[in-house]
Amino acid sequence: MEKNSKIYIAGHRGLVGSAILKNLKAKGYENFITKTHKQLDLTDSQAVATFFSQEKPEYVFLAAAKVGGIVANNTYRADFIYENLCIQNNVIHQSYLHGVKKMLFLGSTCIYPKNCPQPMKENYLLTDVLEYTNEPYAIAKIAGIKMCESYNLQYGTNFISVMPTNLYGPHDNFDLEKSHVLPALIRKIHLGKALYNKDWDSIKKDLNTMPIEGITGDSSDASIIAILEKYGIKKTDDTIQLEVWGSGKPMREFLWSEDMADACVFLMEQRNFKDCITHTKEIRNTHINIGTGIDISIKDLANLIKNIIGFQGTLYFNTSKPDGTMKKLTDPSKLHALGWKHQIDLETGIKKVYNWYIN
Ligand SMILES: NC(=O)C1=CN([C@@H]2O[C@H](COP(=O)(O)OP(=O)(O)OC[C@H]3O[C@@H](n4cnc5c(N)ncnc54)[C@H](OP(=O)(O)O)[C@@H]3O)[C@@H](O)[C@H]2O)C=CC1
Ligand SMILES: C[C@H]1O[C@H](OP(=O)(O)OP(=O)(O)OC[C@H]2O[C@@H](n3cnc4c(=O)[nH]c(N)nc43)[C@H](O)[C@@H]2O)[C@@H](O)[C@@H](O)C1=O
Repeated sequence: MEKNSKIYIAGHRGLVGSAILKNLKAKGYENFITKTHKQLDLTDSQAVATFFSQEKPEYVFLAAAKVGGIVANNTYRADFIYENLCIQNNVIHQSYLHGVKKMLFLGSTCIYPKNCPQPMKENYLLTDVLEYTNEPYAIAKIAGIKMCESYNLQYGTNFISVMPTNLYGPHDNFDLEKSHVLPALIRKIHLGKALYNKDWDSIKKDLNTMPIEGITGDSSDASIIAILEKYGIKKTDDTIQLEVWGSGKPMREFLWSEDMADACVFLMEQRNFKDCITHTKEIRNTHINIGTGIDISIKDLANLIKNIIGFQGTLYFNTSKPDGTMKKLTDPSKLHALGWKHQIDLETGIKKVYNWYIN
């Protein structure tokens, strides 16, 4: 990529897309195309075709997708497979038709089998059955990998697919029902601490920024307490009890979103990196893992966030909520061999994102 190359970042307001835009700007790139979901619905094939023929981007980062945590994936199964297939079909196909020089597609580590050997290497793709809770989303992501691979093989395109582990950082989704575990626990524990300390200003500020089911900071104290209880933040006579979904035993690996963005830009800048496009029937180099290679149990994650935020109430585990995959740790050695490694450790990242959240 040249500093004045025309770069389209699909999903530039999201967790990853916003970090990619920030990273590119910091590295001196200056010619961007961005469209919000409202301005360009990427599920609309005609609108995407018109957009590509008018704008003619040279490089594309595909960071737009229907994204959510375990319960959202499990509940809105049709939306997750339909919208993700549409978005990626449209963007990948138009990138081919309009001669995009290089395109990066974001998948996810949920493409690997539910009981995958650990740590997960790239070539474990399609070796066993998937985890049920996010199977539709994972199948859409696998289709995206296979589209990039197939267009590279048939048409000689330069499309690369990256498989990030669980991500977190600024501009994440902090919805208590639909988000991923790390932002959900940050918000729950922040609200739990404020309730414990009777810090109504913090609770009201939070609810005015992100109302829950129509409850804002201006609602009555009783309705605020009732809505928080519904989302697992329970006030008892002497403490606050916070719900953590599942058994607490699943292991997860977390990567700071700005590290993730740096890895994406690093891969787009590799002129001689052919690993994703030199696959054959025998060598299945279709994609590359992006992770830290370090994981933590959900119980330990919850306690780490509790200690960082300084919450003095108690945590309890609700086993009626799904655990999902018990372990999904990436093997990032392929990326390390290219010369990239993450910078931000989990504790530092949680402190940074909590600081971003409260401000
Ligand atoms: N978050 C995570 O832990 C992980 C994410 N990933 C993958 O990384 C990528 C980015 O995820 P993340 O940043 O977390 O997601 P976010 O939900 O934070 O952002 C998604 C972005 O996609 C845009 N978008 C969604 N639907 C459409 C549509 N129909 N048309 C146009 N734009 C749309 C949104 O636009 P707008 O802002 O305008 O609404 C938003 O900017 C995704 O491919 C995801 O699958 C992979 C592994 C883990
Ligand atoms: C990135 C990846 O993310 C999704 O997979 P996931 O890792 O299972 O998602 P998650 O972050 O929502 O949960 C991780 C673990 O944490 C537990 N957990 C505890 N308490 C809360 C909680 O309050 N909220 C959430 N969401 N989970 C909680 C939860 O029960 C689970 O055991 C995919 O669907 C798909 O989107 C994908 O690719």
